[in-house]
Amino acid sequence: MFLPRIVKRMSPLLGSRMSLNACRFASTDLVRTEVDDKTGIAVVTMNRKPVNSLNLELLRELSSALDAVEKNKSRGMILASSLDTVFSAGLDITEMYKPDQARLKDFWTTLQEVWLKLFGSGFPTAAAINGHAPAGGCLLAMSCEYRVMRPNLTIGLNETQLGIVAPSWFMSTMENILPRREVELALTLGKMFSTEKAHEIGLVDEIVDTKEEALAKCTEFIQLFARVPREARALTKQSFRREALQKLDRDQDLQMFIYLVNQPQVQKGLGLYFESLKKK
Ligand SMILES: CCCCC/C=C\C/C=C\CC/C=C/CC(=O)SCCNC(=O)CCNC(=O)[C@H](O)C(C)(C)COP(=O)(O)OP(=O)(O)OC[C@H]1O[C@@H](n2cnc3c(N)ncnc32)[C@H](O)[C@@H]1OP(=O)(O)O
Repeated sequence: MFLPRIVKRMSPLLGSRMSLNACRFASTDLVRTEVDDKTGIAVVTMNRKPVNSLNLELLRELSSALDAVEKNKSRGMILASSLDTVFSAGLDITEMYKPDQARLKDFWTTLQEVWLKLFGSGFPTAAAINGHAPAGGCLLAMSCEYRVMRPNLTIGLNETQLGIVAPSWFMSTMENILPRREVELALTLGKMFSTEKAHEIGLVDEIVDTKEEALAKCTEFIQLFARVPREARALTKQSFRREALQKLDRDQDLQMFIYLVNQPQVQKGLGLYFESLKKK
């Protein structure tokens, strides 16, 4: 459950530029939200060790954080990770392997909700990709309008490599950034791009050395819109994204997901993959 702890104070504990400004904090264990009072930009930081795999609880808290950013009328939102080398490992395999059926339904519905809120948000969004971003992690980053990434990491939709299929709205999200042919190739290969390759093809907008620089670049991007009327910007962004958003038939997508995940060969594949991750 989202229980925001909101305090207003000067924070000598925070590093970099954030420390200069009064910040409001709305935090839970899994997601920390800090609004810089000077810029009005919210930094939403995922904090689920060891790899920010997206389980039901993390997704619920992300969903609540997005609601809070919307409600607070923040100038924009930066999505980041508290971990040193992982942005998000994507969906938590344990939610899909030998699942409790009621929870599985809740899990997928909440993922849809997070995507609808993030991809469809009116406020400007940017991802500070300070670690690897496979599959669902890549989806979150791609749902933002701008991506800044540290070097020597990986990002991509690797689902086919695991013997599963990325839902069509994952594909549409990548198609919002890259040419259709490039997307088809990336998805059929289950391609994980290096930071450098992702930058070359336009999946990532900038490469920087540190998380602090990534946050600063994301801030600069969001500040580009400072003088653009908020509503006009929001409606323009949402018009561009409407087709992808409307294409998601939530009920049908949920039924398909439940059916596919419960197939014995998919369960077997997920089990083997999970074991291979553990043995690594
Ligand atoms: C015809 C057939 C049709 C079939 C269609 C089927 C279904 C279609 C329906 C739905 C599609 C579902 C879409 C899914 C999208 C996804 O997001 S799936 C998840 C994909 N994610 C990955 O492949 C990433 C896997 N992880 C990694 O590559 C690495 O962990 C990392 C992120 C690069 C980090 O590496 P690092 O070395 O730092 O950490 P470790 O690998 O040592 O991991 C530490 C710890 O964390 C556990 N773990 C890692 N990833 C996950 C995860 N995604 N879920 C759960 N747990 C994870 C790992 O097992 C380690 O655990 P420990 O050994 O217990 O410490």
